Amino acid sequence: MYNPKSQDLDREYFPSYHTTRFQNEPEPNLAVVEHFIKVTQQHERDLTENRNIIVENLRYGEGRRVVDVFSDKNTPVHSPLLVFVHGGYWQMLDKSHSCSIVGPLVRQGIRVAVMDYNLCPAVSLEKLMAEFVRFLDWIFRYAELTQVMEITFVGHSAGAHLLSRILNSPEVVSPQRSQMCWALVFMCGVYDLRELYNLESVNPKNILDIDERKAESLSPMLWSYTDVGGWRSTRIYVLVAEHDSVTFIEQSRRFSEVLRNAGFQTSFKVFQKYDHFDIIEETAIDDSDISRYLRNIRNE
Ligand SMILES: N[C@@H](CC(=O)c1ccccc1NC=O)C(=O)O
Repeated sequence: MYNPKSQDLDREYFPSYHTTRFQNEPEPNLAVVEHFIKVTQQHERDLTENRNIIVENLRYGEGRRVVDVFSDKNTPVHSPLLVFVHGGYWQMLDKSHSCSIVGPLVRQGIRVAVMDYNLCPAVSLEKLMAEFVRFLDWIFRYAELTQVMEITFVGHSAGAHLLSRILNSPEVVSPQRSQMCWALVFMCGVYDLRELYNLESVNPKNILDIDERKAESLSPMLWSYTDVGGWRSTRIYVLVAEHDSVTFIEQSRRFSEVLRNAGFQTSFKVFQKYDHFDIIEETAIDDSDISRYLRNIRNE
């Protein structure tokens, strides 16, 4: 139990119930998600309508497996690359909700990749994770071909869960490749699926296709991390929002402890004032707390 005081796991695992915004709306939880979708899609439109922005539309596999890479004419050839993995409980959202983070970073000379992935139930969560490993192989190859010298990965919510696979994929992430990783940023993620997999709210009709055994094997909190050596120079940031549920905050805290105990250079931070959604929305604003934090990661 991540929140022993809670009687209502569905609530603990539904981030929208924990916002403190939209309290005048009849259903603040619906309003916050609706707002998130609207704002993030507007960020995508702002970006694609901006004539200074250059977009490469790339494909790493069949179906929804596409990547957009953003830069502008001032982006240095050997610029760092930041890769963003969106959330949505592995069953919703796409790259059109993933562009908030792009503008401020491109203005800093960073190339930014936002990726789509096949969603459940078109694929099982197990298959989705396997496809994510193929994506990692693809993006490292892209970096090698384009002579990117360093990569930072950022995952939000279910995207942070997917991203954790990078720490446990020696078949594609060689020590050389892990040394290219400047930082890994895990935002508001879930790392232990044992409580959520049989919640109808999170996993309706078992669209994730998981049972108890898979819930364990797909939980990064429970993995043993043996190939830590190549990650010595990578900084790992586990972030969560103040207005996430106690369960989400505790999952992040405990995941950061698991990683630190395994030998990774890990820090943990609860971002004050933010909820699960505006922590992403505000990545679009150059001088927001979250944008400044992400910028500092680069400059440290
Ligand atoms: N239906 C969920 C939505 C949700 O979980 C979510 C929405 C946007 C981005 C991330 C999310 N959660 C985890 O991946 C909720 O109302 O909290």
